[in-house]
Amino acid sequence: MKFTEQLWQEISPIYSAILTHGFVNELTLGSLPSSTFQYYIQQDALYLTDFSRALNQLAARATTPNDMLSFTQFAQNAILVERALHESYFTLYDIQPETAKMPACFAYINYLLATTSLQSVAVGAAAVLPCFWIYREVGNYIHQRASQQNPYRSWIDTYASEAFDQSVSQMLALTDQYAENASAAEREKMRDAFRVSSRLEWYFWNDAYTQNRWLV
Ligand SMILES: Cc1ncc(CO)c(N)n1
Ligand SMILES: Cc1ncsc1CCO
Repeated sequence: MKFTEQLWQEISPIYSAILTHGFVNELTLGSLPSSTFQYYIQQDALYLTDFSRALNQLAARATTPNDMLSFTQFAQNAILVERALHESYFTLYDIQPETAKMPACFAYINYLLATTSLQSVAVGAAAVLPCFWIYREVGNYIHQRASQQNPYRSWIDTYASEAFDQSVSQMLALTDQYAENASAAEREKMRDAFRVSSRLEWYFWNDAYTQNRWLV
């Protein structure tokens, strides 16, 4: 079994919890309140900017030109996706840009930046992998069920697209390659990082769904 297949098996309960979450369910039906989607998209604009930084960090630290190129391309795409998707929704719903990261976004971004800066590139790669992989799977899951009139159609189409799928496959191959060259202890850290980020993906949606704010 591929290393990444093992990773996916290990987050199976987390992935199930994501698929059955109210946010994903209502996004699929198109009934998600626009205020909920607004919170999500404001936080996601902040997320994607720093996610791009985390990918650039991996690009700077990667050892082969091929890997550097992959990571810089992902980093660039994250900014481009942020612009395309968010500018259209920001205009559509007259959303003001937010500057404050709410708890899940704050936790997730800081975790990604710390991990891609201070851990090995292999562990950093495992930490960013859920952002690719979970979004592709959730995107496809929703795409199969959502109607053409769904107001969140362009969000859905982005993550169910051929281009996104290619990036995800490339990132999966990279991760398997890092795992092959890693020690058993290093692979253990990779598994932990993948699980932590997967859990934070659930929290990111849950914060939007509950409009979570700092209590103090
Ligand atoms: C929180 C989050 N994770 C992953 C992605 C995929 O890019 C995203 N846009 N937002
Ligand atoms: C994972 C990811 N999310 C938005 S863009 C991007 C990189 C795709 O190349």
